[in-house]
Amino acid sequence: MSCDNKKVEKDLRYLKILSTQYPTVQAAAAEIINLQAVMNLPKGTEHFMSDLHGEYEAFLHILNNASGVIKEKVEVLYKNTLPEKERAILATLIYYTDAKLKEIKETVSDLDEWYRITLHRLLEVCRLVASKYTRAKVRQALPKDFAYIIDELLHTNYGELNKENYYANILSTIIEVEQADEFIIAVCTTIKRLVVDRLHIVGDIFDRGPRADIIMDSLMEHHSVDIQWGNHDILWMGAAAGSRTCIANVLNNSMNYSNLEVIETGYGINLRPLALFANEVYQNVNTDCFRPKISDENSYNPKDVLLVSRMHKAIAVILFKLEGQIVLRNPSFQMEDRLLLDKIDYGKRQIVIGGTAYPLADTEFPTVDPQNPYQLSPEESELMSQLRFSFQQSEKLQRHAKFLYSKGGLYACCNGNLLFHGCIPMNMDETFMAFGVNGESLTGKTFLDYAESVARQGYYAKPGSPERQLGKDFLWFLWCGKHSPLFGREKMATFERLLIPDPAAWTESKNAYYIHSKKEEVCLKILHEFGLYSPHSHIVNGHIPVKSKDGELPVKAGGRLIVIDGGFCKAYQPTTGIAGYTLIYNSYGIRISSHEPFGGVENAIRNNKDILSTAVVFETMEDRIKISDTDVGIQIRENIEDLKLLLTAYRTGLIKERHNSNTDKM
Ligand SMILES: O=P(O)(O)OC[C@H]1O[C@](O)(COP(=O)(O)O)[C@@H](O)[C@@H]1O
Ligand SMILES: [Mn+2]
Repeated sequence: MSCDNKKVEKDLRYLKILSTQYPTVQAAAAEIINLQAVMNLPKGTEHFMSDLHGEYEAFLHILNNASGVIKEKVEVLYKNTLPEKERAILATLIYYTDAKLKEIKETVSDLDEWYRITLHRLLEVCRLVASKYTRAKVRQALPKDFAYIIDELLHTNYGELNKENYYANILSTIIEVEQADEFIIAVCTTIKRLVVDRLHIVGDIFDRGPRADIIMDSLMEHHSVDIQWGNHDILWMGAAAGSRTCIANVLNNSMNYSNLEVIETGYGINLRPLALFANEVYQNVNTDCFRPKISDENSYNPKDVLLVSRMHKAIAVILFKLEGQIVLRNPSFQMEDRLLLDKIDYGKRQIVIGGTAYPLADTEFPTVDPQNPYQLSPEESELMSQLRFSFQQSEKLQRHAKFLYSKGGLYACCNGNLLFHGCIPMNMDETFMAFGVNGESLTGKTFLDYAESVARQGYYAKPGSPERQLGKDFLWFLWCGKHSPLFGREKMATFERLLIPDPAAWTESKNAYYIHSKKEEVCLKILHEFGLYSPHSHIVNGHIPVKSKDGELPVKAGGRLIVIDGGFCKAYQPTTGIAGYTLIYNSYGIRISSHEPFGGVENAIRNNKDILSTAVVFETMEDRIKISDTDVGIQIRENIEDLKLLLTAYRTGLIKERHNSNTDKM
């Protein structure tokens, strides 16, 4: 059989399946018309955020206000007809509907009138944000209880006068039957749902800030999200997979910020075994180097600080041992320079790293056997077994890890842009850095694809198998490994920061990517590596805070590189000077917003405070971008081609139409 015939046969099988969905010429033709119409609609809005670092309140706020897009819609409609304050109240009502409703109801004198006016306004905003979607898509987005009525109010087109009466009637009935609050909530939810078509999280949801688990819960409810794993996310995925080294690292990070809440309340992981162990083994041991970083000394009881310091030291020592074990069993990671515990000179209280001797602030490690420094003591081993059990038993953590795997990856190509958290590892000569894998040398996209498959293996390979062990070790490598694409630095100086007072030892040299990616031609080379050639293609990164305080800009390389880690993380705000960048890519172009530090939900609600400081329009398209110009457009075009083939099959009789009365099975 010729190649062509085979193809026709293959197509025919597929077309027969397609014919079950479109059983008649009319059905197939109608779908072609629909799809063709969709192609001409404006591109949906994409919203990019990164480096959230557990700051759930600021995250939820920016998610609610869609980085200013909701306010923008309110402005479009009411800039000339409503005072500033009323516009801000309306916007806040959309962001925090429940709380704002409660507040307004306590103050307004004629509630029915307020309901009438507000419902009318909210429906106008909703109509505006719905206008770039098909009616079918809007219907899908509507909350179940009020779907029919909102659909009716958004789309009915009677003569002006009739419409006014019709409207007024529906609205007054809603108020009369005491459903106004529920209806307002439903419309506001719809606005927030429609205003952003796709959310991209460019990594680092976890660590430092208070409650990454709350962010994860909200992402799991989002209608359309993808995640590019950050080094902190992969660390938690490794912990969920049962890697003791990743677990020790997660706990070390949490103790460092005295952030026990996310572990205990968030994920229900019992820290009592660690506390008991620390209190026993480190009771008469100096733990000054392990004092947690706490922003408000007064809110902590000194006893708690002492306990957390002990727990921090206990887990950090375990971490250094376990990291040593990974380095020793994985020569391919080329991280022997991170074997530090065997380099401690206890007599001189110093350590030699890279040929330099550094005094140590602490050499009191009761569980370290200098002859066998990487071995856990039996008690440490028992403790790690208990902790691993808790991490693996945490239903919520496992749910979140699975979600990160299903919605995430090391990188994403979306509508011409390349999104990844850290870097594409490069050499000083601008070539892609090679990683040795089973005798082969992998670079660029090929390495990232390989790395992603091993990261999946760490969670999904059979427990106890060598594949699973390698996968778990590799998750740790991605977190902090030499030039890992997520980490992009030569080393992670956790040991040095904790134990060596000389800051010269803390330097974590960045991969050459961070020098070269400032050049447009290098960004183009990277984009081409991922098959992206559009003049409007960009790289979107997180990971390295943009020090806007020092005049650094988030847009680099002639506009080809956008770095949106502006510092949601409170601990880093003094360095960045702002509280984060976010990106909006809609049918008009790309816009970067910089945000002020978030002053809390209460302030946002009571004072109608947005934290949007500036919106920098960075790239405006000559023509409005349509769906036909996007990835979805490519898919739709393929669907249209398939449907046209189906039409031909019907017309030539290769496939028979099936009308209702025709019950023939395929
Ligand atoms: O400031 P902290 O929380 O002590 O963390 C410092 C560590 O975090 C890192 O910057 C990694 O975290 P990021 O991915 O957020 O940059 C390490 O390079 C560094 O050693
Ligand atoms: Mn990072």
